[in-house]
Amino acid sequence: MLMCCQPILYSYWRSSCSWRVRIALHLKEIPYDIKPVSLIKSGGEHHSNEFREINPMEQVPALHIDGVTLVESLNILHYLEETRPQRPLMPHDVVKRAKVREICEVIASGIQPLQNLIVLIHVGEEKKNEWAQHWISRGFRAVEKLLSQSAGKYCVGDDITLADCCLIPQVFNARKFHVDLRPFPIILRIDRELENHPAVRAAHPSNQPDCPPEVTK
Ligand SMILES: O=C(O)/C=C\C(=O)CC(=O)CC(=O)O
Repeated sequence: MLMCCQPILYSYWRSSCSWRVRIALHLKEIPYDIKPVSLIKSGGEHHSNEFREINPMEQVPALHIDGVTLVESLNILHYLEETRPQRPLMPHDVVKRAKVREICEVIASGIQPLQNLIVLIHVGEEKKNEWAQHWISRGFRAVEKLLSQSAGKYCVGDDITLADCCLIPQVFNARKFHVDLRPFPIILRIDRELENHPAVRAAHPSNQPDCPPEVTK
């Protein structure tokens, strides 16, 4: 059996950063196994001693691939791009490449960490929705502006790139926190464009083995 040699993705169904990597794995048609890590069960399995050995930052995703374990979703995305050039997710043009990285960074550094579970726990139940809405809206105002200059059918031009792998899960999170998305027509258009793409669907939280059955109803 070749199963032992497939990449293993440490993933949580609703984690937007895990979802970024799942989209890229599906787009590139790389078979992989999922090892679910619950961010909820027992105070969070990502805080266990066992998982800390996999990722000292105590976050998902982590990807075991080619005999190494990689952490940080953007790092993983770029590794996949460098080692699996099939179905490229970066443009050839250097300026377009920079534009892809720009959108990825705004989302991965400027939005997602501020609405991450560890931050929301610290902010507290009462304030967490307003907090998440504030930071996602602020970041989306920048993303919308950047997209107005870079987007074609997708975030940068007419091909799916790593920027789209980051955008789609962040839109899902925005909806989870009831962010008003009406001021972001380009973000909404790209989300609609991709919501039924087979790779995005396969990677969607509701299609994950650790998605609770009541959610998929
Ligand atoms: O509500 C839950 O089930 C708990 C955690 C998450 O979804 C994941 C995050 O907080 C990080 C993220 O996706 O941005």
